Amino acid sequence: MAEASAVVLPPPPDIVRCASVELVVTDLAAARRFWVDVLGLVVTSESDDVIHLRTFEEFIHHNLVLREGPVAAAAAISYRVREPADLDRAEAFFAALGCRVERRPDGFAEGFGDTVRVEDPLGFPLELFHDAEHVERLAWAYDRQGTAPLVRLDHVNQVVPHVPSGRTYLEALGFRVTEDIQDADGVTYAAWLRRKPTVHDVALTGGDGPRLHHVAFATRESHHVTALCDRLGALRRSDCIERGPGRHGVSNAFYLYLRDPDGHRVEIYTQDYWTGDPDNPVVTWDVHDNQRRDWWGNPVVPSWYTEASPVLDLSGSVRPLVTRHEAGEMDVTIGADGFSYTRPPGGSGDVDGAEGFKLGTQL
Ligand SMILES: O=C1C=CC(S(=O)(=O)O)=CC1(O)O
Ligand SMILES: [Fe+2]
Repeated sequence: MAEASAVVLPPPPDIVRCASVELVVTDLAAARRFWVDVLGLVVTSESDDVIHLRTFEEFIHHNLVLREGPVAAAAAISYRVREPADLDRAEAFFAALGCRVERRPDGFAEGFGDTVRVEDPLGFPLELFHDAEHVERLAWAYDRQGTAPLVRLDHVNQVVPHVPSGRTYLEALGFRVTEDIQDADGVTYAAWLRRKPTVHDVALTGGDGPRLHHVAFATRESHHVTALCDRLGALRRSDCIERGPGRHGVSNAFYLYLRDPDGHRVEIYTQDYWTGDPDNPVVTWDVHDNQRRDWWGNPVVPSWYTEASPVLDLSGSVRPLVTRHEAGEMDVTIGADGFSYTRPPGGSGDVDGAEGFKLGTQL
């Protein structure tokens, strides 16, 4: 497979947004109880082995496919493109990169039309589509919206061994970086890239990959996130809370991370910011800034750095992992952020110039 920076590429498809994810789950009934009964996603259609779900502001057929299978994994990450001709562009673009490309005029999933599926340069099962069945948009159906209405799919987060080469490929595909995490030696630990005018459609987290770190659904307000935590407590399902609730440094969003019965991670996310101006400034965080991942300085639990879902190739086999050779974020911040600074060294901290470290016993 060619490096995106090493070949002259044809014009990329015009990607509008990240629109759907297909997850393989080992117990469809248990997954339904989590994604529908607890989180409140709307069932567009369901059968014995597959459920198509959507969010309340969505008008195309689905934002999430749960398909029962033997191994929990991510089977597709789907982006909507602007026009049908973008599928021809997608075929040519990924063929020029030497990727495995398949196209189905009737789609790979119910409710989507002509679709191109690719084993992309990062090893992820990428799906590009335009035509999609329109279904009822339930944005005003407040009588059906529960504790924390999930209103749209916001982004995916992908674990990759080398973030800079992932950034180069995605920039060739038309994405733009909005934020990243680096160290003084220029190692990049994570990056956030967008097509839609918010912080990201896709984030790259450095680690052994390809793996899907999470899919994120947006809710409207931060109080919906805390209300979901209260609901999980009442349901005695607080064990599915992995990280948060909290306020991110990167993205400035309010967040909560949950794990579904198969361990697939989902983020409930709200209130990031506009990035649609052509001169939107990139925000770069120091990996030792303890407020980068949680603005209040709360530590990141180790499993958030180490665990993620495997991904499938176009034949349905689990992709083998490529090892990350650069430093790992959890390593360089000594455990789960317990010893990074809150005030930059020699910075303008308002407390006797001290760098500021967490007190007490940290994770
Ligand atoms: O969506 C996100 C926004 C910010 C962060 S971070 O933990 O603040 O870096 C993680 C995240 O990628 O899930
Ligand atoms: Fe996220």
